[in-house]
Amino acid sequence: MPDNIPIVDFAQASKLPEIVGKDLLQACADWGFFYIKNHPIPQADVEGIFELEKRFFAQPLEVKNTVPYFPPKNAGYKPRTFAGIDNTKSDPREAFSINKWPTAAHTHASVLPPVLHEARPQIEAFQKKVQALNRRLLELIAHALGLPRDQFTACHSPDQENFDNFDLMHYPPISKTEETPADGTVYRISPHTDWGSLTYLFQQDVGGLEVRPPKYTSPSLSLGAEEWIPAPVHNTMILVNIGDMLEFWTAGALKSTWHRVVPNTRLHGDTGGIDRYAFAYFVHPNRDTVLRPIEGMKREGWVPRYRGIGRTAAEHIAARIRGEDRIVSMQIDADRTARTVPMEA
Ligand SMILES: O=C(O)CCC(=O)C(=O)O
Ligand SMILES: [Fe+2]
Repeated sequence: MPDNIPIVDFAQASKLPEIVGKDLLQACADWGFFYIKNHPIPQADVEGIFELEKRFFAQPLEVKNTVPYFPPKNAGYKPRTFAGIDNTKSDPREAFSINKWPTAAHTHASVLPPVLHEARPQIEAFQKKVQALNRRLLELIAHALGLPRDQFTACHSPDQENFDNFDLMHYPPISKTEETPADGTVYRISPHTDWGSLTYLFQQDVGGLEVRPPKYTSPSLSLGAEEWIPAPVHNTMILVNIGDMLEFWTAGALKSTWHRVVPNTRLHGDTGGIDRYAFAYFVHPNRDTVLRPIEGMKREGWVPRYRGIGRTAAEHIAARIRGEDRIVSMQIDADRTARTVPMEA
């Protein structure tokens, strides 16, 4: 198993799908995280979204908050003061979550704050490009698993409303003092696994994301005893990770890996903190998709983290938005309990 998050070259995905599928499967099984290089999303489009989110977040709080976070849709603006799901602390970041627009009617109907409102065509085009790439990845992974090619795409219909989320994220600079409060370390996002099927993360220049290496096989965390490895920034690559639902369907053959974002002075030196911008497209299945391991998938030794089995994706997401249903108790060293209570994001 490689020591670092694998890089999968997508250039040959059409000509040599078997090879690329095998590489993807290996990366999903070993790490649950991988970069894709030579992917089909033009770099100018990626940079366009970074430019858009920088303009959006530069606005006054009251402007951004004209469309506040609305839990039933898991969408809207979450200010920096937004309480984490555990309700004990907030992660020092702001984000705007946009639901999937399956039809032109959804695109027009969605209520957006200034700057994003005018950028609807750009956002819609970008969503569609990620969705198209996602369909190719889901087919390649299904085939590499020995399943019908449409095993996963059949329950990821582009024309249905679901919990897909396009998240714009801003991690404002935090001072050295804020970064190391007397009672412990803060995270920019506390350790969590992603809720859906797959996540496509776009980073630019500034890092901070860390991944829990796969050698730690326990489904729960022991923070003091584990090392986390930084996920380096590759501006032209997409960082993809497996979410809980793909882990459910494959009974753990594909890993939904723990990750977190740490303050960036740890990675970029004592600069007093730098703004970090990132954005991600969180892919979810259709709402009525049942979470149950697919016939024949490996089950041995797999411990699901959440009580999702047998429920629909919609029921499962509703429970996670409410912060319920963790099965595995968190084994956090006593000295860190007060500082960081892991949350789901
Ligand atoms: O900002 C990042 O690098 C990761 C964000 C993340 O893990 C999340 O929003 O679920
Ligand atoms: Fe995440």
